[in-house]
Amino acid sequence: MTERLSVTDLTAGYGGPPIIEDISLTVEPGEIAVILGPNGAGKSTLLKTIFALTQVAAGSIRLGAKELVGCKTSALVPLGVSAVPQSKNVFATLSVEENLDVGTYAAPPKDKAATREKILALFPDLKDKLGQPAGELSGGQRQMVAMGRALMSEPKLILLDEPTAGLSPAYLERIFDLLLDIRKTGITILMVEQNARQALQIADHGHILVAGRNHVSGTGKELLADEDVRRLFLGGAAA
Ligand SMILES: Nc1ncnc2c1ncn2[C@@H]1O[C@H](COP(=O)(O)OP(=O)(O)OP(=O)(O)O)[C@@H](O)[C@H]1O
Repeated sequence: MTERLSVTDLTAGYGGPPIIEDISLTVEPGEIAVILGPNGAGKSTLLKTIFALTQVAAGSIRLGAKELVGCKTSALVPLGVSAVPQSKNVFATLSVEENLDVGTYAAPPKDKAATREKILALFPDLKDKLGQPAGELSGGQRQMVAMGRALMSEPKLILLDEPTAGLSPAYLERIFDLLLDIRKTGITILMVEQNARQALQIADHGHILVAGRNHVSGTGKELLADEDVRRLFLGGAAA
């Protein structure tokens, strides 16, 4: 059972001046929402704030009826929130299987073997690599391990920071397809992505941040069709 994510008037930072200010957005259950914007706009800070890794000065973050502001990260995982950071997101010396196991520590699934089977069905590339150190895999495969680990706690909401960063075009397509497969399982996805045009093609909604504030929001289709959005954020005319 997934629940709506509601961020309301959220202001947060790292102890100095706020990095994000008065951010509001909602992500409906089972949707893919993408956060876009220029470098330094505060996109990663917003994800980190939802995952309780910054200092909140004002506002609220709700998953369903539950207020998340004030919860520690370790308490968020059992509440159904999981996250994949942008870099260093696998334990390089641990095997793929051990990496997946790490995802169960904060919120053990009811049936770990069954959950792992479901995840390996999503990421069949990992099936014959379970015993291999994650550090020996390709960038795309490592991203799959990181996503698989985040899914092992059976989250309602998964936060992904640039899941296609540094990947080849072929892997980029694979990761976007995988996000659609994950969405089909009912999990809500909120992600930051640099490949803005492709992300909007699979996203239900997009939110563009500029200088830490909401700039424009809309459905993926609306943002792709908006001339100003295309010119300023998508590198010009439609492909
Ligand atoms: N741990 C930190 N401590 C202090 N300031 C930080 C920290 N992390 C990020 N910042 C600052 O917050 C601002 C926003 O950074 P953030 O990484 O959220 O932007 P972004 O939109 O994700 O950028 P990019 O697209 O380049 O990844 C930047 O000015 C950055 O220097």
